[in-house]
Amino acid sequence: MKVNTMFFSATGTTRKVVSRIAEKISENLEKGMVVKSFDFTLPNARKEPVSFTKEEIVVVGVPVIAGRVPNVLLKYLNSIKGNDALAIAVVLYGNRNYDDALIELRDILQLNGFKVIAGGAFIGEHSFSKILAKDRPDEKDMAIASDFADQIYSKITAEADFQIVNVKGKSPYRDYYRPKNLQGEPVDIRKVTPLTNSDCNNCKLCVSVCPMGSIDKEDVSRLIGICIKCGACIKNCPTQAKYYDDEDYLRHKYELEIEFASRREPELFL
Ligand SMILES: Cc1cc2nc3c(=O)[nH]c(=O)nc-3n(C[C@H](O)[C@H](O)[C@H](O)COP(=O)(O)O)c2cc1C
Repeated sequence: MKVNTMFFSATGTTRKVVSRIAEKISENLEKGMVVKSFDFTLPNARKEPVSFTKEEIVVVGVPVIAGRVPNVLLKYLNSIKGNDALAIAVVLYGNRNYDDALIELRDILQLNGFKVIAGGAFIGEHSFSKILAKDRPDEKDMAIASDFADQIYSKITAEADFQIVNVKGKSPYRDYYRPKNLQGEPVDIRKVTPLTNSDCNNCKLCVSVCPMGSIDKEDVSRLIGICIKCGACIKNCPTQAKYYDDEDYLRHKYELEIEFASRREPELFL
């Protein structure tokens, strides 16, 4: 069997976990076998149609956005053809909660012709923060990812007929999680966009890492598309020139950092 990864990963945490799982499964199957990667973080990659065969295993990962699969990815995810390939559904979340993201990803994959045999929810440094789940996935998380891969390998070699894996989450899925203001009323931060300070040296790295292709190449302080607040431009900027000043966004970030500070651990489903 051939092993593949498919992932969207604006700040690299999803890529890290998905790659480890796939590499370890592949190593167990056959030493030296190369894992094929489909990184669909950038807009151009989401223009390519992708399909698999029943001789393939695909480790598919997305970050959790508002407790769900990022809605900007739904169209693309629904265009992938499983053709009975085995799939492992993986979500990365920033230590708040993954709510219904894992069950939603599992269902999307199953509906598109994959046999979803395992699922995992892992923790990654929160896109909004440099302190919430800082530097995760860490060594302990990566060791859990390796063990998870070993268990998946055992399942693949022991079973011939696969049932869809049970994972945590509610169906029908709950609504997208919404931050609240000081008065406890839900706020909409979807329209919030990053600003650029005078430390910007116009290197244009932000243009090349924006998963929505939304930063204007001619004027990097201008947005020409939507911002999903994925953190790619903020965390990759070599001069820390990108930032948010929206009051509701900053309050939400602060609240997350305080309220969800205690460490959560990965959850695995097989
Ligand atoms: C708009 C947005 C909403 C998010 N919502 C959640 C959430 O509901 N729960 C959570 O724990 N983390 C949430 N996160 C954090 C990411 O899921 C987390 O940081 C993930 O590790 C990022 O993956 P990446 O490094 O592959 O981009 C959110 C991030 C963004 C950008």
